[in-house]
Amino acid sequence: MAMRAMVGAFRKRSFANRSLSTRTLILAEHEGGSVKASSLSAVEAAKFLGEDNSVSLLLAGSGPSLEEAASHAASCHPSISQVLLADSDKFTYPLAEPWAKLVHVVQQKGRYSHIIAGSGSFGKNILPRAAALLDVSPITDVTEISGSHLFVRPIYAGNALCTVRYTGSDPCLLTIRSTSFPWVSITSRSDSNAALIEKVDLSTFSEDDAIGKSKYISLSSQDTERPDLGNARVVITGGRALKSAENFTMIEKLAEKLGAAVGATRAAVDAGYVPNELQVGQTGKIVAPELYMAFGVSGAIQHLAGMRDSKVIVAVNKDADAPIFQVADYGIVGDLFKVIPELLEKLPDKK
Ligand SMILES: Cc1cc2nc3c(=O)[nH]c(=O)nc-3n(C[C@H](O)[C@H](O)[C@H](O)COP(=O)(O)OP(=O)(O)OC[C@H]3O[C@@H](n4cnc5c(N)ncnc54)[C@H](O)[C@@H]3O)c2cc1C
Repeated sequence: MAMRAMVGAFRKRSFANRSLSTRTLILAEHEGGSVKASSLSAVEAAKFLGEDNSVSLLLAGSGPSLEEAASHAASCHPSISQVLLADSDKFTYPLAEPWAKLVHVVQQKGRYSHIIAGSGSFGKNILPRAAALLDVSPITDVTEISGSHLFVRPIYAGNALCTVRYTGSDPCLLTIRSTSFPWVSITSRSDSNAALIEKVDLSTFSEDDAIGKSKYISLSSQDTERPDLGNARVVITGGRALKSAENFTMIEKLAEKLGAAVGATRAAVDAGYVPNELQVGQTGKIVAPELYMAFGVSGAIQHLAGMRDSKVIVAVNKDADAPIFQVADYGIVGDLFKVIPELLEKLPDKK
């Protein structure tokens, strides 16, 4: 009995140490000539895979904005050793099917031990397809990396944390929650110290590989100067209690004064007060700002799943028993239609 236990323990230890040297590929998203912060969070996450870890960043697209994003990638983060550039009009739009095939092509040559993407819609769209092509099982929504093959991820809408040991073959595919691996912009690397930029050989990538079931129609995005909801330091959220899109502008005015991003509950989105991209929660965006203010939000578990990691939570609700008060650091039991105008009056305008 004792002997068996010892063998088990020995096996466990040797398994945990099985990959001291790792090679990581980051699937990166870019916009306006810069790599997105969520992709740089994936680079941050890669640091936890092991001390001897080389990081390559894969960028795809076409035209001058790709070139600009490549130079940004090469100089913005000290951990990136190589930037791989897939330059083709097949990647002008980040469609999942050609991207997944690209990952397959790059993996054939690079033999990476890990492939990581942020767990936004870009990563969630591509990674499962790439995993199917590579015949491995992806691990999604990772919030902690305890070793090269040991990860923590939330389950039951964030009410429990599950530790997962990856026992499959390489590569190990992960999506990471960028709020758990924040990237803080640092001084750029000098030109002489920049990462190498290498073009991906797409000769084996056929026309058929670029064709999938999805096709690009158009892009509509909010033309706003407000910070991005996923990375904002302050988020002001409104719930169903706002009652109309017109009333919801109170939340927007408050956000403007505080230089904050606007969030909403699913009930507010479903009622048509604000667009879907502002939804915070299990089926919306995951946020972890320094300050989260919730107005007329009941605090359903699906909503808490998207904001409970916020540093300071302030809730305003007229029901003293609303579940949001269980996670709030500061609470006001009151009518938001009185509290918000008062806040708007007392807060100075943003300069
Ligand atoms: C599979 C699934 C996924 C989901 N995903 C999400 C998700 O990602 N995000 C999400 O938010 N929800 C999600 N939901 C929905 C979730 O369960 C709740 O229905 C939703 O969060 C409730 O939104 P709410 O708090 O705005 O509305 P309500 O639950 O109706 O709460 C309104 C609150 O406003 C208070 N109130 C009313 N009037 C005032 C006033 N004048 N002043 C102050 N307070 C007032 C009330 O006391 C109440 O607490 C999901 C549900 C399911 C089943």
